[in-house]
Amino acid sequence: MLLNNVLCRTAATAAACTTTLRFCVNGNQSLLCPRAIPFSLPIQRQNNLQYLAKAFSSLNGKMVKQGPRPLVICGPSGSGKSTLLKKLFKEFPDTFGFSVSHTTRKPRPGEENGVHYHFVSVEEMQGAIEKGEFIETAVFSGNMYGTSKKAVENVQHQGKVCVLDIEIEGVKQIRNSDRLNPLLVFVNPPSIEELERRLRGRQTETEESLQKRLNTARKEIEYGTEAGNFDVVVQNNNLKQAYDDLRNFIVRELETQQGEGINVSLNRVFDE
Ligand SMILES: Nc1nc2c(ncn2[C@@H]2O[C@H](COP(=O)(O)OP(=O)(O)O)[C@@H](O)[C@H]2O)c(=O)[nH]1
Ligand SMILES: Nc1ncnc2c1ncn2[C@@H]1O[C@H](COP(=O)(O)OP(=O)(O)O)[C@@H](O)[C@H]1O
Repeated sequence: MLLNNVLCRTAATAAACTTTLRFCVNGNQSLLCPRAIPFSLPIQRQNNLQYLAKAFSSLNGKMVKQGPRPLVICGPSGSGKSTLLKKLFKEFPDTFGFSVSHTTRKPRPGEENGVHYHFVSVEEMQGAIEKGEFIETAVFSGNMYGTSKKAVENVQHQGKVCVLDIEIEGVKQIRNSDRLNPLLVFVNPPSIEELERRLRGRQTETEESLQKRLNTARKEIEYGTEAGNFDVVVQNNNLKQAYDDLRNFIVRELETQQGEGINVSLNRVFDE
């Protein structure tokens, strides 16, 4: 509706159109213009009627569904998902956005509400599930987890690759729906023994939760390494090698998407 208004106004003056565009960029960006921020600078600089009309018609055709494919990263607790993602976000600060899940587990020291998770009560989580707010949910090690539609939309509206760090049951739900069409990465630990060493070394788990995680890990590794279940299996024996493998896979995929006309930043910050 608003887009049509904007296009109609291209018949009016460039100044009037620029005003409308600014309103869209600043005031209604999440609804209408997922790529409004990258467009805003050249458009405002040029203040050019023709350019504005072109920018809007291409936005019109491409909105939301043409964003980069989300990235799902899955693997047993302690396999190295957070460690690898931290490196990825650091090297590509403009590319990725994290889908902040809901969970009923308690925060660990250093974890922030709304950043690492939305920490909620069981009642709140059940209420949100009943209202249909989630794309997928699962129970893991006695706690509930879920990806809300809003968490994914928040990232997609910025034109970034939405990264979901989720366990196997959630992955199955997403694979069975046509909703996200994500790239699927499985992070595989060298062995259960090494996984246990790493989890103990992290010092975040009680003995009980550690045992639950190790029990689940066996089934996860079986599913994760079965041919066809994931697009790539990143073997995390050596962190540097695992990161290189992950980065190379993702860069290759995103370059392919760029070749298909998807607008996604691959700006890199090199470690000194
Ligand atoms: N299905 C699903 N799994 C999630 C979600 N958020 C986190 N998880 C998974 O839940 C598991 C436990 O996560 P967490 O308690 O943070 O422990 P950690 O992975 O050992 O750091 C991990 O396998 C996460 O990938 C979610 O929204 N949905
Ligand atoms: N290749 C590796 N070699 C040794 N330790 C690792 C490696 N990858 C990750 N770790 C360590 O293992 C622990 C678990 O990693 P983490 O990223 O928290 O796993 P996840 O997010 O999958 O639960 C952390 O203490 C991390 O520093």
